[in-house]
Amino acid sequence: MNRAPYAADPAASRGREFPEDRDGTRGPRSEFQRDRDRIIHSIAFRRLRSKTQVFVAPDGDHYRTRLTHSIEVAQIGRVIARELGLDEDLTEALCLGHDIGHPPFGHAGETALEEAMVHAGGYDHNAQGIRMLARLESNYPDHPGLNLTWETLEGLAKHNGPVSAANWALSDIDAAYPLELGQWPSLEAQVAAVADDIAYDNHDIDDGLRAGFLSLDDLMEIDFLADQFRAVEKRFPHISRDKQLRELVRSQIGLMVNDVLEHTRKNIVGLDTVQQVREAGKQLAGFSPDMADRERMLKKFMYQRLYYHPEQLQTAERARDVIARLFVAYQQDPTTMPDDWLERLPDTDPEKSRHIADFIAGMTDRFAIDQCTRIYGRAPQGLSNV
Ligand SMILES: Nc1nc2c(ncn2[C@H]2C[C@H](O)[C@@H](COP(=O)(O)OP(=O)(O)OP(=O)(O)O)O2)c(=O)[nH]1
Repeated sequence: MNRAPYAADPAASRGREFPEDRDGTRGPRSEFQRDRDRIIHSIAFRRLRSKTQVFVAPDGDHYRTRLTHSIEVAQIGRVIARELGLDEDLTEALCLGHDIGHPPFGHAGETALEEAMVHAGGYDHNAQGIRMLARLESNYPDHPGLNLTWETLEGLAKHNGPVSAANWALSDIDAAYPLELGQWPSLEAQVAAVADDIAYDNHDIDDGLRAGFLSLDDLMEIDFLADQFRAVEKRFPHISRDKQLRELVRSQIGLMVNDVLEHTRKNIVGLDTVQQVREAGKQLAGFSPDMADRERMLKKFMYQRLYYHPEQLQTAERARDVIARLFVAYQQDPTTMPDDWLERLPDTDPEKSRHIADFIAGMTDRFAIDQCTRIYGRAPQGLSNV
């Protein structure tokens, strides 16, 4: 690996929250490789396979789930990291771990948990991801969570930029292991954030077309997509429309990646250390202003046409109802929880509600529906495909 001076260096890691003594079992991996591998082997990561990205319980096998999305983010993140001389393993760990705190049913589930937790400290998926990885996952003999390095926790907490230290989930971990929450994170974390945008901006077009919620005519309303589609048609006049659309998505990913590389390279000229990255006081890795404008326009379009499509809103309403009803059921009759969760249930709020939110947030879509069906005696309407 050709490491740039501003890259995060696993040999200079600030270490792990809990000292580890595993003589003879360490092998050849760097600290960041080990973090990536711990995430891949975690239960929380495996559960992403049955968590909603955009479509709840889609009929086809080809739609993205949170798991396939995370893998696509990691692919894009690694390409950018390698080109910039950053640590690919740390970038990959952050890309693979960035969505682990999503509850069942994506944003609909998150809205329901935000509402349920309004008097108990709130809920957000980024903070929950840290909580899952640093506290709730319990597969190791000598520490809670995965005991990830400071750099990985920092990157997961702040990949979208500085966050408030008052945040309910981060304050606990930050108190034990300060993450410098008010500063920008490493370039590896900033790359993971922009790779997330590049991945979902484009794969959601692909899935929206697949679902029939978007059409070529819709896409042609966006000038830069129309320009690109005409270029694709010119290059590949004889292939099917379907293949031309796939090529459009592919070329759009390439354009965005190249834009990030060019813009970021300009921003990091003269930087010699990762500490300078953190102290720069601004985002360094990301889209150029032009591409950022286009990307905002694309997101606005996707909200109007796909994410808030009437069918999606109806499904989201049903999914929110499942999460809200589960929360009420566990509050009113905790014996409906499995024994291992019941045994650890605190008596009073806000800890009691937080424990219930932890349980629900870790569920897959399928498990949430099963639990709701078991507790209320019938399957929730319109979600039985899960
Ligand atoms: N169906 C549906 N999907 C949504 C909605 N809002 C966002 N999405 C989808 C679009 C993307 O595939 C994905 C983006 O949300 P994420 O939470 O993964 O990324 P975001 O950039 O909001 O936050 P993050 O960087 O992960 O902290 O979720 C919505 O209201 N309905």
